[in-house]
Amino acid sequence: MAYKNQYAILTKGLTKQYGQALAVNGLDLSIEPGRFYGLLGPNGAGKSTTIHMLTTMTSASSGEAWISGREVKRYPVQTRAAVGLVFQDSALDRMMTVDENLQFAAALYNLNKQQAEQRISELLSVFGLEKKRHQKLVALSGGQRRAVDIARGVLHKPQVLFLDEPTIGLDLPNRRAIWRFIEQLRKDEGMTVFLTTHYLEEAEACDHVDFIQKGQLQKGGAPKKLIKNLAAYMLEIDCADTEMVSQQMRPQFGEPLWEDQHLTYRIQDKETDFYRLQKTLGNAVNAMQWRKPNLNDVYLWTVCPPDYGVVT
Ligand SMILES: Nc1ncnc2c1ncn2[C@@H]1O[C@H](COP(=O)(O)OP(=O)(O)OP(=O)(O)O)[C@@H](O)[C@H]1O
Repeated sequence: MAYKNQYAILTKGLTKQYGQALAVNGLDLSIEPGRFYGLLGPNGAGKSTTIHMLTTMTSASSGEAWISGREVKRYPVQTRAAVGLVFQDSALDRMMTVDENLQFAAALYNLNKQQAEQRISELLSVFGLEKKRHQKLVALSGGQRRAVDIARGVLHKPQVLFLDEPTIGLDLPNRRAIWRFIEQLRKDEGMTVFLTTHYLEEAEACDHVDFIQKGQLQKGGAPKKLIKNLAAYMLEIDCADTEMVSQQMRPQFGEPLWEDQHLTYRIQDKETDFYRLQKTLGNAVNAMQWRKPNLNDVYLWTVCPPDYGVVT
């Protein structure tokens, strides 16, 4: 059907059940080509399972999925050709050189010698790894190895690139470098990118993020908009008697997120006089600070809002 071609990723009621456990429950997604999409959620929420179903690594228990207009279940070979995958665990052989690893992957993707040569050179140049081409993976830094992993994932110029925690374990400069490469690939090749990450500041660059918890999707939106809608300020209070302070705060500021002796409030009123509030609370508080909200706050208030239960 024509409208399915409009989307790089489309799912309807996509569900995965492992025994009694619902890993992914009735997922409806519609992601347009060229978008940078983030799926965020705690450990065990169903993020990897979603990627596995969309890339033919596991079959769905029910529901349907289309990649670039083709039904995943009916066209597994074409689906695999249309997607690139970069997982937390490297798909590379550390005892082989960069070139050997990429040539091996190119053969799996059925690239001929000339295509492989051209694509490998092109990608190593984007990643600044030309000089490492004939070095073994073990001799590369963690960031360089991850860059080779990404090069491997996009060798065949996929339409959709799935990145499952692509920067996990990397330090900040390496994480930034990886994101520069991914941005470059998006710009040059117009790929749709589907990201899962625990580093939420990285997801602020997404066009759209959704949240998933216990297999259930909670619709999100554009990160900037979500942040703006969350609050004008976040107010954090450290205090010994949280019951007493929260009781005092409740009429004006509602319920906080509660973590041991740390309370976090959403403040909607831009004109709030925090210095006056500090005076009113007096000795009841040990420390108090207010700041602009970020995506991490949106995530916490979506996944663990105060009426949901205690933040763990
Ligand atoms: N092969 C499997 N057999 C049984 N249960 C599984 C299997 N794979 C995943 N699960 C369960 O499905 C649920 C979702 O797991 P999944 O790996 O998709 O979560 P995740 O959001 O990717 O977590 P993380 O952030 O830790 O990678 C979890 O409860 C997990 O234990």
